[in-house]
Amino acid sequence: MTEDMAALMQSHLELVIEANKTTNLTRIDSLEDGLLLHVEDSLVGLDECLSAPEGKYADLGTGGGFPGITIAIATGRPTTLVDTRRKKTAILDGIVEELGLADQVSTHTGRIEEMALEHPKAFSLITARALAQLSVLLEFSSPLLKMGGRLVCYKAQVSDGEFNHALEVQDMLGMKLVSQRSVYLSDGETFRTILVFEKTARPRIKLPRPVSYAQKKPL
Ligand SMILES: C[S@@+](CC[C@H](N)C(=O)[O-])C[C@H]1O[C@@H](n2cnc3c(N)ncnc32)[C@H](O)[C@@H]1O
Repeated sequence: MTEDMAALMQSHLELVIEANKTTNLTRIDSLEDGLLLHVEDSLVGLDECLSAPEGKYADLGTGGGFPGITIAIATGRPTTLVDTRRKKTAILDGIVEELGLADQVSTHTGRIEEMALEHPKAFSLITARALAQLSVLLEFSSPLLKMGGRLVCYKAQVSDGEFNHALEVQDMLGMKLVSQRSVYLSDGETFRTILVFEKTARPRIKLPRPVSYAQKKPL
């Protein structure tokens, strides 16, 4: 990663902290905490993101643009930041413009479930951090991913129940676990797990299911 990229990532964080004074984007309000818990944390999955096939990238439930903007800067991929809250995507549009990334990064306002109707099989790489349990992330991502595309999940804790349920539903969704890795951030305390799933087959059920089914009527 170049110094310019690192500077751009820090500028993104500073703009989020500034915007956070008026709109709730993140509970983190200091540069020091943000460098660790947003920027460094977003970069934990960079190797996995670089391993995905070339093509478009989407960050689902992007909030303040983490890991989406960080990974966009580090990979140079055409990027879509997805969030259902227009207040958040409007702020991100301004931040992207100010960072000079408007040719590469855009936002999509709306529910992830509905996005798959407009952009089926459009993406080679998807990330999600602090969005939902693994089986829901698989259900959200499968109709959006090209064959061979990858879902990179950023997780703090994965219970055995959550992990095993994802393995139970992955075949039905045409997805397959390809890697799993845990690390501590540089504070030596914050534990992160990166799980990668690949789209390997057509899903055996019709996707996307109606809005809210993934969370309210889980598979
Ligand atoms: C807890 S925040 C995480 C934000 C960011 N990924 C991070 O880790 O800092 C979850 C975000 O997902 C968005 N979200 C939740 N469900 C969604 C859905 N079905 N479609 C689109 N966005 C959704 C929320 O509006 C919120 O901004």
